[in-house]
Amino acid sequence: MGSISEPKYDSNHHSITHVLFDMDGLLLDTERLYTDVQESILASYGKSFDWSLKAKMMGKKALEAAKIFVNETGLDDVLTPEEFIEKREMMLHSLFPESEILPGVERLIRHFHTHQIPMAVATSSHKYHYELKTMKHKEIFSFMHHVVVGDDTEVKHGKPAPDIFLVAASRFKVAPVSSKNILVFEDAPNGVAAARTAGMSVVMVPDPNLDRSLCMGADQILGSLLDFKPSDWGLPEFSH
Ligand SMILES: O=P(O)(O)OC[C@@H](O)CO
Ligand SMILES: [Mg+2]
Repeated sequence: MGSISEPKYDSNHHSITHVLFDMDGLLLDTERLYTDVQESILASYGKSFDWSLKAKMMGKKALEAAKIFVNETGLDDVLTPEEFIEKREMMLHSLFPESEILPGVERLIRHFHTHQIPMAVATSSHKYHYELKTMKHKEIFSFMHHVVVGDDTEVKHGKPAPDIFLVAASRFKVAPVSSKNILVFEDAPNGVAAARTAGMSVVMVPDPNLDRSLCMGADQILGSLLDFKPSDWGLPEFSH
């Protein structure tokens, strides 16, 4: 799929010096795992899962997403958010270590690393899940200056609050001059809102099932990270 939207970057735009990556659904193909498992939990109650519910849950911390799940599906009288998380956990635990990296991720991370552009991860995933999901991808994640996880004590409010991106920005050894110098990569509407509230620019790579009206907050929308053109953002172009 080609580039879907033109970036809002122009010569007056602040130069990008630092990059923050979301993880689930952006670097790793893990949102698919959440979707499959949640679909199967709902099926066991004779209900079906849809993408408007998925869009509300994506990018949120586990308990917040679980509350949305039981309320919106009307299961709140038979399933508590904590019970839902426990059921989901039993199914996800064996799937996470097999998480795959998404197209374009490796090329992009190696490119930024080569050009010494500091990168970090800001994921709503808890530390324990981060470790499981990245087991097969240690080298790629080692290029990150740091990783901020959803259960980090400094992250008071989950996405769409800006906390996680502001905390991630504050932990670079050489700090960005301003949030405006940071480019965020996200797949979820909640994550895009968080980054925009933090004053950062956002490239969104949404799942094709996501309603396009929920993607309007992003500065640029791509079909995949393979479509990312660093020069759109004043960054060095790929060498091949
Ligand atoms: O912030 P990310 O990495 O997308 O994590 C969200 C995930 O825990 C569920 O949607
Ligand atoms: Mg995500």
